[in-house]
Order: sequence, then C-alpha cells, then structure tokens
Amino acid sequence: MKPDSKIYVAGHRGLVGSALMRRLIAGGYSNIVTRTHAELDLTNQPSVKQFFEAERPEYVFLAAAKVGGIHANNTYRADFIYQNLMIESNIIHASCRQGVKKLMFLGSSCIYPKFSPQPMKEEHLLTGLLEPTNEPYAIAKIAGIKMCDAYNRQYGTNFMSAMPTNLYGPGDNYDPQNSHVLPALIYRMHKARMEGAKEVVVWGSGLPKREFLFSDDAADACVYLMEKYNASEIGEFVNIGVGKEIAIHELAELIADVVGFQGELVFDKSKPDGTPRKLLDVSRMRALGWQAATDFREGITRAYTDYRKNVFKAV
Ligand SMILES: NC(=O)C1=CN([C@@H]2O[C@H](COP(=O)(O)OP(=O)(O)OC[C@H]3O[C@@H](n4cnc5c(N)ncnc54)[C@H](OP(=O)(O)O)[C@@H]3O)[C@@H](O)[C@H]2O)C=CC1
Ligand SMILES: C[C@H]1O[C@H](OP(=O)(O)OP(=O)(O)OC[C@H]2O[C@@H](n3cnc4c(=O)[nH]c(N)nc43)[C@H](O)[C@@H]2O)[C@@H](O)[C@@H](O)C1=O
Repeated sequence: MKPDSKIYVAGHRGLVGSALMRRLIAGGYSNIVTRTHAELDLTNQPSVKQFFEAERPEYVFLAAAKVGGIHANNTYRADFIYQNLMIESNIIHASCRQGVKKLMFLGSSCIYPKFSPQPMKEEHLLTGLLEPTNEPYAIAKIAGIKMCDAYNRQYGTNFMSAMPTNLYGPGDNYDPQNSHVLPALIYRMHKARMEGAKEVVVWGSGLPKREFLFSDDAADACVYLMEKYNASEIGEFVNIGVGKEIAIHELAELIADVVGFQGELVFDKSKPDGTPRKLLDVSRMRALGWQAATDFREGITRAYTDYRKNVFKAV
C-alpha cells in the first residue's frame, strides 16, 4: 500500500474499524474512504455494487459485521448468519469485480471446533462440530474464508483472511446483554462501584478460558499483513492473538481490581459457558514477523479509561 492508495475501511466506527483508522492514519495513509451504516447498508447488494463502482478502492479492510457476545450470538441467530453472509458476499464479490488489489477479511476464533485441540492451529478448521451458541456466526465466518480462497483460486484475486481471538479496547460495545465478556464486566463493575453494590454477577461457571487481544494490536496485525504479504504467502488464513489464556473468574478478578470494585463475584450458572477453551496457536503469525505489543492489564486500563471518558458520561 502506498501513502496515497485508496483504502476502504468497512465498519470504520466499530471496535476494530476505529483501531484500523488510527493505525492507518498514524502510518501515513491519507486516502481512506468510509461510509457509515446509515450511508451504506452493506447487506444491500445493489448499493454495495454502486459504491464500489463509484469509489473504486484499491485496498479493502472488511471489518464490518454483525458482532456480539455469547447471548447476542445465541439469541439473534438468524441476524448473525444472514447479515454476515450478505456483508461479506457483497464486499468480496464487488471487490473482485472492481479489481481491488488486496482485501483483508476478518473472521473470528469461533470458526474452530468446540473441542478443538489446544492451542488451535489453522489446520484445525473443519475438523469437528462447532460451539452451538455461536454456530450461525461461525458458519458465516467460515464461508468468508472459503469465499476469499475460492475467488483467489478462480479469479486470481489477493484476498487474505485473518482470525482474531476475542478483542477489546476503546470504542467497544458496553451493552449489558449483547456485548462480550470484557466490556460487560467493565460496565457492571463500574456501575456496582458507583452504586456501592456488594456483588456483581458473572455469567456461567467462571471456568471457561479465553484469550484477549487489544483492538489496536489486532489492527496493527491486519495492516502488517496487508503491507508485507500476499494471500498466497500466508496460507488460507492466519490466527491473530497473544497465545495466552485466562479463566473467566480470573478475568473478573482482574477487572474488579482495575475498576476498584471490592465486592463479591457471584457466578450465574443458568447462563451459558460457551466453548470451554479457545486458545489460538499464533506461531504462523510469529513466523511472519508479528506479535502483539499491549500488556493485558494495561489494555484493560486503557479500555476502562475510554469507558469512563466516552461511554459512562453519555449514559
Ligand atoms: N469484537 C471481538 O471480540 C471480535 C471481532 N471479530 C471480528 O472483527 C470484525 C470487527 O468486529 P468489531 O469491530 O468488534 O465489531 P463492531 O460491532 O464494533 O463493529 C462493526 C461495524 O460494522 C458496521 N456494520 C454492521 N452491519 C453493517 C451493515 N449492514 N452495513 C454497514 N455497516 C455495518 C457497524 O456499524 P453500526 O454499529 O452502525 O451497525 C460497526 O461500525 C468483525 O468481522 C468481527 O467478526 C473477530 C473476533 C473477535
Ligand atoms: C469473540 C467471540 O466471542 C463470542 O464467544 P465467547 O468467547 O463465548 O464470548 P463472550 O465474550 O460473550 O463470553 C465469554 C465467556 O464469558 C462469560 N461471561 C461471564 N460474564 C459475562 C457477561 O457479562 N457477558 C458476556 N458476554 N459473557 C460473560 C460467558 O458465559 C463465556 O463463558 C462469540 O459469540 C463471537 O462473538 C466471537 O467471535
């Protein structure tokens, strides 16, 4: 990518999209094209076609998607599969038709089987049954990987896929029901501290383990791949993570410490645990010369600072 290359960031106001914007601007890229959801509904094929014909972007970061935590994935199952299939189909197809030089598709670590060997290597894709709570979303993400691969093979495109682990950072979704665990616990513990509540509810048993990557590190990895590699050099897709996991009860204790909540944690076992472990093998990305930079506690502190500055005040 050259400093004046035309780059389209789909989903530029989201967690990853906003981090991509920060990273691209800091990297000297000055010709970035964006559209809000209200301006361009990416599930609408004619609108996406028209947008690509008018703007003719050279590089595309596909960070727009229907995203949410375990409850949202499990509840809005049709929305998750329909919207994600439509968004990725429309953008990937239009990118091929308009001769986009390179595209980066963002999937998720939930593409792997529920009981995949740990840490999960790229070759573990499609070797077992998926976690039921997010199966529709995972199927859409697997379809995205396979679309990029199919277009590369049939049409000679250069479409890459990256599978990030669970992400967090500034601009996250803090909805108490529909967000992921880390922002949900920041929201709940901050509220409890402000209200002097004695306990905070944590969903599930607290025993599942997850891996967390700061959104700016995820964006850095995506830009790194786009700048330095072609699809043929990275394999069908590449994992993006930190290679370390933490149990949800330990995560809750860490967030309580950062937020300053000193009450009790109560585990609500009526809520789903989801997949027991989801640790990525990040050796392929390390071999490509990249690794995450942000310390976990430091990342949570930055997310919490952003929450207090930009979200808590607004509600
Ligand atoms: N967050 C995480 O933990 C993880 C995320 N990922 C992946 O990373 C990518 C980015 O996720 P993240 O940044 O967290 O998600 P966000 O929900 O924060 O952002 C998604 C963006 O996509 C936009 N969008 C959604 N639907 C449409 C649509 N129909 N038309 C136009 N724009 C739309 C949203 O706009 P609006 O809000 O206005 O609808 C929003 O700006 C996704 O592909 C996700 O699957 C992968 C692993 C973990
Ligand atoms: C990144 C990935 O993330 C999603 O999968 P997930 O990892 O299961 O997502 P999660 O962050 O919502 O939960 C992680 C764990 O944490 C527990 N948990 C405790 N307390 C809260 C809580 O308050 N909220 C939530 N959401 N979870 C909680 C929860 O019970 C679970 O055991 C995919 O659907 C999909 O979106 C995807 O791609």
